[in-house]
Amino acid sequence: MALVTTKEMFEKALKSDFAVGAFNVNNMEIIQGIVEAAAEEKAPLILQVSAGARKYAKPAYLMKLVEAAILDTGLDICLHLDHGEDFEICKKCVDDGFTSVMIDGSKHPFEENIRLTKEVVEYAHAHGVVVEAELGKLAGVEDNIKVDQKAATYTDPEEAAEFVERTGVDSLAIAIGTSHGAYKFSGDPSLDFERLKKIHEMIPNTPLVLHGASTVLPEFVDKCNAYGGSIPGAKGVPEDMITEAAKHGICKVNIDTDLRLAMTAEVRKYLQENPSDFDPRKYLGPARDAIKAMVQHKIKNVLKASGQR
Ligand SMILES: O=C(CO)COP(=O)(O)O
Ligand SMILES: O=C[C@H](O)COP(=O)(O)O
Ligand SMILES: [Zn+2]
Ligand SMILES: [Zn+2]
Repeated sequence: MALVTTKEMFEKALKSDFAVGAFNVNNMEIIQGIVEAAAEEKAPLILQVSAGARKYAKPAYLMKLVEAAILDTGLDICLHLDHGEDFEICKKCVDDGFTSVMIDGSKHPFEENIRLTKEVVEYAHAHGVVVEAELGKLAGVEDNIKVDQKAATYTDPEEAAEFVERTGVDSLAIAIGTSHGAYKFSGDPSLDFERLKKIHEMIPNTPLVLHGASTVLPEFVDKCNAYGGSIPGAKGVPEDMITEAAKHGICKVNIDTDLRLAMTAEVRKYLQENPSDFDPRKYLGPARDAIKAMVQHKIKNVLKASGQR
């Protein structure tokens, strides 16, 4: 039981049809819910921390909470920085003991993305830490993307090959139609599987990463709305598309929104049904259980990662 890199889990995932879940963490209950699910499912696990999470919970707390999770469950866990925007934050996380960092240079021109990624790879590798980079831009719901626009925002397979070759990055996040948050599609959901297959063909030994992979299950949106929420028209990536993507080189699947919805729905329900309670454990306990159930469902039914530890 230790903090581990993604090396072994990705090698295994690349060879078979499952993907490793990478779940965003912000506090103790979220961490506990996730690790308990992964432990019961005997699944490989990545806990990821965004810059926002780092600011909210503070680096020292997050580090100690993850260490406690390892101690309590006996799991091997990869601790990953999600969407690091510059060299400095990546360096800080490497120095703090993270085992994986993402440098997200996707907003920069190709050459600048390469330069930035190389700089992080050099530092991280010298410290035994693996690096994820991003090429292509995740589109939002309002982009009713036409084919030529797709070419501009989605990951170009040839560029992906050149990018990996020149940066020496360990894994690559790609854009094939997913986006962050609860509003991913205005019409019917669709992902560019042809593009994914082409990318996987060009760089078969590079584990690919799917950001914005929450499904936004109607059950949880409805539950939020039924208990005072207002999240109309939310829509995510159908679960069978995630399972399919895992068969074509996607080794890491990022999930945050689905955890937020599960937790919020449970807290809303509890507080509305129990208006006189004011002990935070009363609603954070069920919220933690809701996170656990959601993660267990993802690992088992969507990522097919049960027993792959
Ligand atoms: O990609 C993510 C984190 O990097 C999370 O995506 P979702 O918003 O779909 O959960
Ligand atoms: O990709 C982003 C993750 O969902 C984290 O979101 P955040 O920046 O609000 O913590
Ligand atoms: Zn990005
Ligand atoms: Zn992301």
